[in-house]
Order: sequence, then structure tokens, then C-alpha cells
Amino acid sequence: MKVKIVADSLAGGRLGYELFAKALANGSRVFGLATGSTPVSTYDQITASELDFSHCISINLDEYVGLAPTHPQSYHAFMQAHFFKQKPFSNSFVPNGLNPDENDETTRYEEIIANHPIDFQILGLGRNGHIGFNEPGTEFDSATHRVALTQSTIDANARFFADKDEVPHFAYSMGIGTIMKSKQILIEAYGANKAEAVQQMIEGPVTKQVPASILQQHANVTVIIDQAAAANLTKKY
Ligand SMILES: N[C@@H]1[C@@H](O)[C@H](O)[C@@H](COP(=O)(O)O)O[C@@H]1O
Repeated sequence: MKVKIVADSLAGGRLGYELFAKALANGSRVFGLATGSTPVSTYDQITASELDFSHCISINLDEYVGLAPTHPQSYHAFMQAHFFKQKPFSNSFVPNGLNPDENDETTRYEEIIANHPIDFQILGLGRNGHIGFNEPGTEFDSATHRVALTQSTIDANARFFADKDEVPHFAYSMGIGTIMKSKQILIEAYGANKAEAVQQMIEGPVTKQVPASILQQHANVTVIIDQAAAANLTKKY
């Protein structure tokens, strides 16, 4: 893992942007994308830049089950607002949260990824160490699946919804095995409430209880964190 400690999320976003630009220049054509507040500073730099993704494909990590693409809190809507409206791809895939057939949706999505192997994947980090929506305890070789969200994740995401009761309890998510097949991975984390998960991801044992810890075994991972998220690290980076 390459660990980059920056002053704040703005500086992290600039670095994240540079990694995207470099990957694009080096021939990456399939980009795995994430939602959440973390990647926004990177997306802001990208959408303000000259980068062109019109010959590229994007594949998003996850989507809430039960939310229509037009729902303002759906990850479809998030991606439109923060990325695709300004920087369209030739084709963008996001799981279909309205597909009630779990097997159909997860198989369909896994096939899309098999047909378009991900060159560059950006990830955020959950407070409990989750990546995508792969909660603690998820198998490391998991494929795209339907996830029951933990209370900690529901609580963390409630801030985006008018009412806590509106937060979906299920999501479709790429699996950890799916994510690990990406050729290059960038994971970003900002703020003190990520410090514990960051320390466990980088310095802790590789354990299912901290899904992101598996990234220690990936050959090409860059971690971008700010000072606050780096606070619990015990070694120098
Ligand atoms: N499914 C998303 C993740 O992809 C994201 O990385 C994480 C952190 O969110 P945030 O970046 O807002 O802290 O939580 C959500 O549950």
C-alpha cells in the first residue's frame, strides 16, 4: 500500500485527481466509481478539469435497494450530479436498485464487470472499515450481492435523508472479491471519525471484521488520508 498523508480533503482531492489523470493517460478505460462524501473533492477536481471520459466506461460500486434512479438520495442521482452531468462516459453502469430479483441483478452486474474488467477503482472507507457496502464479516471472495446494511451504516447515512426511517436497509454492492480484481485501487478517507478504520486497514491484521484490511494484499493500492484520519497510525509513512 502506498500511503499519502495530506493536510485536508481538498489536497487529497487534488492528489486523487492526479491519479485519475495518470491512469487515463496510461490507458485505463474502465473506471470503478464510488459515492459518499469522500470522493467528492476528487470528483470536483475532475469535473473542473479538461479530462475526457467520453471514450471510457464507468461501473459504480453499489446502489440502495428500493430507490429509483430519480430518487435524490439514490447513487444514480449522486453520480449524475457530481460526475456524469459534467463528464459523461460512453456508458455508465450502476446497480438497479429497483430490480426485486436479487439473483438476476447480482448476476447481471457481475457479468458487466467480467466483460469490462476495472482498470482503476476509487473507494471510500466506512467508519466500520467497510468498502462499497461490504460490511464486517463479508467473505473476501464475495461477488456482487445484496447486503443487509448494519445499524452503524444506516445511522451514518441518515444525514442525507429527510427522515431516518427513509434510509434503505438493503443495497446491491460489488463484492470484496469483485473489488480486488480491479487492476489499480485508490482509497480515500478524511476526518477523525475514520481514524480507527484507517489504522486497522493499514496496520491491523487482515480480517473479515475489517473488510478494507484485505487491500493490504492487493498489488496496486494508494491510500490518501488527511492528518485527522491518520491520527491513530503508529508507524511513519
Ligand atoms: N456505500 C458507501 C461507501 O461506498 C462509502 O465509502 C462509505 C463512506 O461514506 P462517506 O464517504 O460519506 O464517509 O459509506 C457508504 O455507505
